[in-house]
Amino acid sequence: MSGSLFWQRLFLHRWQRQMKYLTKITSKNALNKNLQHRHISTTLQLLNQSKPLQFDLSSFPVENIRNFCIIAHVDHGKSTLADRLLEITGTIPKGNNQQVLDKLPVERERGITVKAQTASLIYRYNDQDYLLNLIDTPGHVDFHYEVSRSLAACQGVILLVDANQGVQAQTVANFYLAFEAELTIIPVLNKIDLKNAQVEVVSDQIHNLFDLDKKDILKISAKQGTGVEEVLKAVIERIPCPKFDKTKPLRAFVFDSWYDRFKGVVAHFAICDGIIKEGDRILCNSTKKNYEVTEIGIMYPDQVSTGVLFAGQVGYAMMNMKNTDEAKIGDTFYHENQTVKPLPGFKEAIPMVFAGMFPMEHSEFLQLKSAIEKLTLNDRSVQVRMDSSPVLGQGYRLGFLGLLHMEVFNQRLEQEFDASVIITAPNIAFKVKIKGEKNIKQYGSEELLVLNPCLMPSIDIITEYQEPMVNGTIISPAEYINSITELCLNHRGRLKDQSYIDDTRVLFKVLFPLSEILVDFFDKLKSLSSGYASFDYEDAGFEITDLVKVDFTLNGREVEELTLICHVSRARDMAKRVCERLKATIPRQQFVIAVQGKVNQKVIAREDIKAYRKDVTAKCYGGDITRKMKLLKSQAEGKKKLRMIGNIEIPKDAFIKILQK
Ligand SMILES: Nc1nc2c(ncn2[C@@H]2O[C@H](COP(=O)(O)OP(=O)(O)OP(=O)(O)O)[C@@H](O)[C@H]2O)c(=O)[nH]1
Repeated sequence: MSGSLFWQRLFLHRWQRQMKYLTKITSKNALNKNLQHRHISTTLQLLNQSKPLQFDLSSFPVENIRNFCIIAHVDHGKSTLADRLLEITGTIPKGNNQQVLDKLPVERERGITVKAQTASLIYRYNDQDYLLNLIDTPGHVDFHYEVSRSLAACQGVILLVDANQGVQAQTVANFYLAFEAELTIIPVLNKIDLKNAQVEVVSDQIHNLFDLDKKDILKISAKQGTGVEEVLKAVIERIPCPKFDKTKPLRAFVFDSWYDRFKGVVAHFAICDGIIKEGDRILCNSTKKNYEVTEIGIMYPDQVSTGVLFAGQVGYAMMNMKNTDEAKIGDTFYHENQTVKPLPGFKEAIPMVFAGMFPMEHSEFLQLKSAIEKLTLNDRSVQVRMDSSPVLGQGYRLGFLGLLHMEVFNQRLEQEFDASVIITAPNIAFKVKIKGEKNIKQYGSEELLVLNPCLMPSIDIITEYQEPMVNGTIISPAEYINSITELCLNHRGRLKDQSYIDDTRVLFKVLFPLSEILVDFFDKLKSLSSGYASFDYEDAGFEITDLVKVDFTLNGREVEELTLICHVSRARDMAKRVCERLKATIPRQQFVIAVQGKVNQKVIAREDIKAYRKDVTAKCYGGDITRKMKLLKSQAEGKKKLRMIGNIEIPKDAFIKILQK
């Protein structure tokens, strides 16, 4: 396709977008119906006349391609900057306040990015056209796997820092991810429009902490668009082009994939070498299955078919894959009849929190299975194992990177796949060492990873307990040093390092047991520092410790879903809390129920649920048989929702409430 035809079509595409956008806006304006009608008909005319959009990607040699991510702490403005970049390059119309790349309903509702999203931009600079592939990444620690995955498809990053808040814990974590991946880092100070912006102070922090030159720091307001054009120029000037070769055999790296309910599996490819076209037959390295490429294109920012992708480019492909196991993130695809060295895949994510996930009704298990398979295709950081429970039936035990990750996964299951589930109380994994040849043979190894507390071996054969540890980073104003130190000690933290990153802010490095920071540590930290402290953590392996298993019984019968493992110093408090919750959620019955928390059969917490005698016929005045039948019927309905633990009836939803966090 000639250069002028390419620009003609690109212009037409942008005009279509502008008109679609205007249609959306005007359709909201009920007062201006004439105008609305005129816009819609013009747009429709235009759409009817238009030929399908075509980009000629061969007009972008590898030297004119840049692949980069935006990384930052939560809320420092990544998605807002991405919007401005899309606007400046004409990919979307100006005046958008939508955070276009936050596409999932859960992202819109919560106002956070949970999934890295790609968009291709075309930008003219120094009389040349550049293809810029941008990845907007999440900021929250629970989604850091998305960041590390995205970095694999890039040669550089924009490290965005809020000029008001300064460097925060996730800024540090994200910097090191990019630094270790040897990517070019462009430091950018955002929100300089705010009246409390401290441009000089934060520039010093960036220089002191990351050894980045102050003169290389760009100053922008993503919200107002100030300085954003400079960011595009810096991307072109500072980030190297990908070092790939289109004359070599194809190597297409899957760095993301998702399930589209109409089109099946869609893979996101970074083309490392060679050329891939529609109609090509390609082979998956891990399964050795082959496929015909039915559609291929770029995200502009939605799918736009291009028919071909060249080395160094990033885009999507469809291959009539129906099975969610077939486009695994980290896999390599290549042309049939060719042998290439597959690209190194991703490191497996290390789950921090485990929880059981069960269907609301036993009959809905297959539906849940299909939903979990489809969603984990898009979120490879979730670890999936089968599980079953006497109370909740067949289900799964899933491993997540944190509690927010668990909540978001649950919400995505509901919103994107119509699956409502019961989640059990989250727990973390422990390790134990056992003794005795027979026992080791039975369990398969001397060291065991315990993901489900009720599967913990008997203490008689355990010789050592280990708990997971994390390296925590806290950044806070210096005035909170004492209270933060106290908080860390109360959470069994061990201070490893403490240093000033400028005159007023301190960085703490603290080693914590994971169990201590999971639930309310961050809330406490925020509240004692009036919201100014930030916290990030990463896996630090296991450490020998002293653990106990706490069992719960109702009139002597064990409720195994409630079994928990905790540090010996926490056992009494935890047992008390669960007993109180049981008391609050189980309705009174015709006999007293003793709720007990036990360690090694020794009771450490107890609550009693008093007896309550219900006279069913008391309400049936004068022996009115129809009323009595109605009441019995409603009781029978109620009974369906009951679970029996021994002779104790527990309403299913009450049980769920106890299990939930
Ligand atoms: N005043 C001002 N506000 C900004 C600027 N950039 C972003 N914001 C605001 O900061 C908030 C967070 O912006 P986002 O773009 O959602 O931040 P994010 O880094 O993508 O957030 P996560 O993806 O959840 O980590 C929003 O309310 C934005 O409107 C800016 O330059 N100036």
